[in-house]
This record gives sequence, C-alpha cells and structure tokens, in this order.
Amino acid sequence: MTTSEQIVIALAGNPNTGKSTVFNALTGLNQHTGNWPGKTVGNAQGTFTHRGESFLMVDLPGTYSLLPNSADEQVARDFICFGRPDVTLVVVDATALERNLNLALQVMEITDKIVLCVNLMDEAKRKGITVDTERLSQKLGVPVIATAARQKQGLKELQDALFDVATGRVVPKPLILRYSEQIERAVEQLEAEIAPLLRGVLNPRWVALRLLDGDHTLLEDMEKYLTDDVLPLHSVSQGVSPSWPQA
Ligand SMILES: Nc1nc2c(ncn2[C@@H]2O[C@H](COP(=O)(O)OP(=O)(O)OP(=O)(O)O)[C@@H](O)[C@H]2O)c(=O)[nH]1
Ligand SMILES: [Mg+2]
Repeated sequence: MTTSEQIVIALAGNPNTGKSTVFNALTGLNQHTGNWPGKTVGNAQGTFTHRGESFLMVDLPGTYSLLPNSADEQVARDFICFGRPDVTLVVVDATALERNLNLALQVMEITDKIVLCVNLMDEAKRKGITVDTERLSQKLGVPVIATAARQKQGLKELQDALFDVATGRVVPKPLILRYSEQIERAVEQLEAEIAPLLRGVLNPRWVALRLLDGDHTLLEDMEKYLTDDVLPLHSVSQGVSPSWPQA
C-alpha cells in the first residue's frame, strides 16, 4: 500500500453483529440494517477519510464461518482471500463472544492484517457482561476495539486501529491454532510444496489446511481469481483429501 492508494477494508462478522451499522457510521452511507439475519447480500462499498488517508470499506454478508457451505460464506471468504483487502475488520457481538470468535479465528488463519471490533458493548453492559479487550488483544495477538456502533461510541478508536494496521504502524501477530500432531505433520509437508506456488498471494498454511479438508471450492476460486502462475496447485492437491488419514 502507498499513500496515494485507497486503503481497502473488508468488513466481516457473524450475522446481526452491527457490521452495516459500523459501515454506515463510518461511510455516511445507508446500508440497510435491521434485526434479522442475512440482510446484507452483496458487497456494499463506501469510503471515508481518516488521518489524511482514504479508506474504501466493503460490507460483506454476515457469516458464521468461512467454510463455503453457502453463497454468503463464499462471497465473504473470496473477498478476504482474493479482494486484496489491506485490513479485515471482524465485528463480533460482545454478548456472544465465544460463538463469534470462531469466525475471527478463521480469519486469523487467512491473514495477519486484522482488527477485531467488539460491538454491542452497551448491550453487554446492560446484561452485566464485561469484556477485557486488552487481555483479549494480548491473547489473540490482534488489535481489539470496543464499540457501541449504534451510539457511535468507539468509532474514532476503530478508525485509528484500521489506520495503524493498514500503514504497518501496528503489525498484528495472530494466535495460530495448532491441530493434532497427525494433521500438523501433513500440513507441514503440504505447506512446503504449496508455498513456492502461491508466491505470497495466500497463506500457505491455511491453503494446506483447506486442501486437507477437501475444500475444492477454494481451488475453483483460485482458478477464477488468480493468474496462471499460481495454478499448478491442482497437481499438489490431487488425491490429498481422500487419502489423508482423519484426525
Ligand atoms: N444496542 C446496540 N444495537 C446495535 C449496535 N450496533 C448495531 N445494533 C443494532 O443491531 C441490529 C443489527 O445491525 P446490522 O448493522 O444490520 O447488523 P449486520 O451485522 O450488518 O447484519 P447482517 O448484514 O445480517 O450480517 C440493528 O438493529 C442495529 O441497530 C450497538 O452497538 N448497540
Ligand atoms: Mg449488514
């Protein structure tokens, strides 16, 4: 990213966590919000300026996972993987943190450039739930900002965090989930073969995990979005998923 370019922010999160409310508050646009899941369907885009930088924000559909079981999940995953966002902002619900962190951990497997927004802090307070954002940030290794987007609280801090990660002033070091020894061994082998083919475009550990998982949609999407020089992955993946032992 250079100063003359727009900073691209992908806005991800479970349904109904306030992504579009954050999006509207920051961009001044009016994406439809409401209290039922799945309202945001396309990739709504809006811009804002902060500390002299221009940001382009892309409001993704709400998803519980990035394993492409549905069109929405594939849209969200594809944008995070192939849309080259400078930062992925994951909005989570402070009142259901444990469930919401599942998606955050999945994003953290794909990219380091992530900011976590713990929204609905007013609701959490009302329910007697406290969230120690500093400790959460230490544990996860990524910036964590508390917001109450409907009340426009915490948004300036959120913009600062996005700015810091996008410009490299803050370099997140996301917690890496470790799987069973058997899986880790398989990942290690596969990762070594994949890494040179990917040329830094995607995180090879994550691609290795997806191939082991038998996720063929990822290969199809790579064909769609990436140039020829990263395609020989098909040969690496042949026979991988059915033949690897299950953990
Ligand atoms: N109390 C409170 N309500 C909020 C806050 N942020 C958003 N909401 C409300 O939560 C509901 C869902 O907000 P949306 O912004 O539509 O959520 P979303 O994540 O975009 O939802 P999907 O597009 O379905 O994934 C709306 O009724 C918002 O007004 C907040 O910080 N506090
Ligand atoms: Mg929305």
